[in-house]
Amino acid sequence: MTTLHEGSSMHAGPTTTGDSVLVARGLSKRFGGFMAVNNVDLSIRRGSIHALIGPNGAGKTTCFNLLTKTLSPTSGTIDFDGHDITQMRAADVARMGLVRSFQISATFPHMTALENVRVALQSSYGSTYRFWNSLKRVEPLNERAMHLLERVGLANMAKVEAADLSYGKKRALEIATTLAMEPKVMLLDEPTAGMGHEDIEPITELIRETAKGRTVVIVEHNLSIVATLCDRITVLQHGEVLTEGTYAEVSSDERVISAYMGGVDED
Ligand SMILES: Nc1ncnc2c1ncn2[C@@H]1O[C@H](COP(=O)(O)OP(=O)(O)OP(=O)(O)O)[C@@H](O)[C@H]1O
Repeated sequence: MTTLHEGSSMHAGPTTTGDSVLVARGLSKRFGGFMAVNNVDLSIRRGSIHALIGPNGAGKTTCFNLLTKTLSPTSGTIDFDGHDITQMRAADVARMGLVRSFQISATFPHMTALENVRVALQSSYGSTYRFWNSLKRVEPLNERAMHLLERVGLANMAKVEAADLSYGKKRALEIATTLAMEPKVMLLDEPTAGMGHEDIEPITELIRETAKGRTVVIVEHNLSIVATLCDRITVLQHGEVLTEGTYAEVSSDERVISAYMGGVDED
């Protein structure tokens, strides 16, 4: 199990522009009588890799689902790139550039890696009819899809069916399909979950590489990945923000240590 003190940030620290691309104010989600997310303020700096961490049941996934518009908040607002997106649909904010990975996932196991990325590209253009268009029109999409496969290290597997890819390569393919949407902000929900040790490093490297020129928000249980990858970390507990800072700051915070110690028994 990873401890809070493993790893160290390879980034210089938070970006200093103060320019936030994604801002949540007073975000809350009630399930029945239970507040899973309670009055959360979040400010994601443009160009940063920002993690949401916290012990089991802290509200990370609920918060993530609110940010990606998979869930509607009970109260609060979300601004993306200067627009109030609180009432918008996930598909519309995805077209604006707020994209969750696996939103358009490799859910076509019997299509090749290339075909999967091509479908994602077609969706990102918002016109499914192109799917049935002539081969001539599909050709530029193939080139773009190949380029994306190259970026995630799958160029030599373009013709392999998604079902036949290893778990780590499937995740890489999912990142390629996400990149097809040209996200300004890419949100990744536990990208290394269920991965063997051998896949974790390449996927971490891939996230670092694809984060260049964009913002990444990540929910991740593996704290050594958070330590090496993330500029900024928000720690949630009982649906509320416990603290926020660099990994060095949050990992030395007594409240965070005790929140995690409390969480160990729940595992
Ligand atoms: N649809 C739902 N209905 C009722 N309660 C829910 C629902 N979704 C989440 N919860 C509750 O909200 C709380 C926060 O859950 P959430 O999944 O957001 O936490 P988490 O930090 O992602 O946890 P984990 O690390 O275990 O994945 C939990 O107590 C959970 O049981």
